[in-house]
Amino acid sequence: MERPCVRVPREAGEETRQALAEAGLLDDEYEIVVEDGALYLPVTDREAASEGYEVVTRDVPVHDTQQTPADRLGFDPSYERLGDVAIVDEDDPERAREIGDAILDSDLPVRAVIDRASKVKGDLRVRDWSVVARADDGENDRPVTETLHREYGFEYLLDLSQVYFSPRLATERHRVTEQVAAGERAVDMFAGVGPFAVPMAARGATVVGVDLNPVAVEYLRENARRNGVADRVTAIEGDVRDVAADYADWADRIVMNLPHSADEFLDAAVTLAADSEGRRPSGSRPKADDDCVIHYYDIQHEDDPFGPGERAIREAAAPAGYDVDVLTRHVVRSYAPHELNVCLDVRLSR
Ligand SMILES: C[S@@+](CC[C@H](N)C(=O)[O-])C[C@H]1O[C@@H](n2cnc3c(N)ncnc32)[C@H](O)[C@@H]1O
Repeated sequence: MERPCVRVPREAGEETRQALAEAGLLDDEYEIVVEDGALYLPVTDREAASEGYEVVTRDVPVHDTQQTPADRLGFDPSYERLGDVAIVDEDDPERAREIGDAILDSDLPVRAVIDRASKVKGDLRVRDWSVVARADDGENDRPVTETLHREYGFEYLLDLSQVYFSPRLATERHRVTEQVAAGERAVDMFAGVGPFAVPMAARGATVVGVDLNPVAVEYLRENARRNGVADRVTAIEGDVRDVAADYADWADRIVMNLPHSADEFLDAAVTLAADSEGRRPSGSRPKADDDCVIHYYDIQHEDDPFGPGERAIREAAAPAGYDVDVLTRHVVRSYAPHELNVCLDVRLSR
């Protein structure tokens, strides 16, 4: 079957296989192929894999021993996996159920199949789901939408019906969190269940993660514990605009992953970096310097995806006397026709 595959020299095979598996990108329905000194590793997400690797399309055999959803359906259905939950996006409930049953009947380690029932909505960015197939009869206490997802070697427990989470941002989160150095102080202004906060803390940063959603904050605490970084993550429930003054003049790094409305939170970000009166939380050491790096996510038209964000950041930073250097202008993914999800990495300094 034709599948997107990462092509690497044979010597880099095992290292790449592990990295792709940790990122949740290895497609274990298909076999890895060796040919002419190269290894072809089937992947689940071409776009995410092409961030770090060469991706080609080629024929790869289905694992002999594995029964796949396509075996029963006669076509290859489109779905995503998050832990032991499979996610489909079907308009026709009959077709969704047929695909759901085929996924459960296959050899995939899937416990439930759910279908997107609404767009992501409201401040909490949560969507509705309908359950189209489930392996258990619902007698245990665990919500059918709760799952344990692995990403770059970390594990996240989360309930998709109560919190925002997108596995498609794994490579982007890795790009950002790899920049963190031990000893930094980082604020994740919209932390969700912790996929930025936990890896930043694992690199030795002291992290404050804020979220409006109380359920997400509970999962953030749980995920910090599960990944052994609870001592370096402070999880705070609330509107980050109300929390910012408590951490004024504190942050070396800030993540702003609320792409539709991040501009409304730039004043709070500048307060966290260094407010104009230079206040700091009592007992906290002064920053080594006045610099702060901000990772600012935005969704804009493809004609000028970075301009509006850059202008908004400069406008917010000027009253505090900051110069703004743009370190990276990065397209994360296309969001809708002619709209891009982008990230600006900027350094504020004065
Ligand atoms: C797009 S999600 C990002 C979550 C996380 N960073 C991730 O990558 O999975 C945005 C998060 O911001 C939270 N949020 C929205 N408005 C907020 C506010 N005013 N203060 C703090 N958090 C907020 C939502 O509850 C949601 O969890």
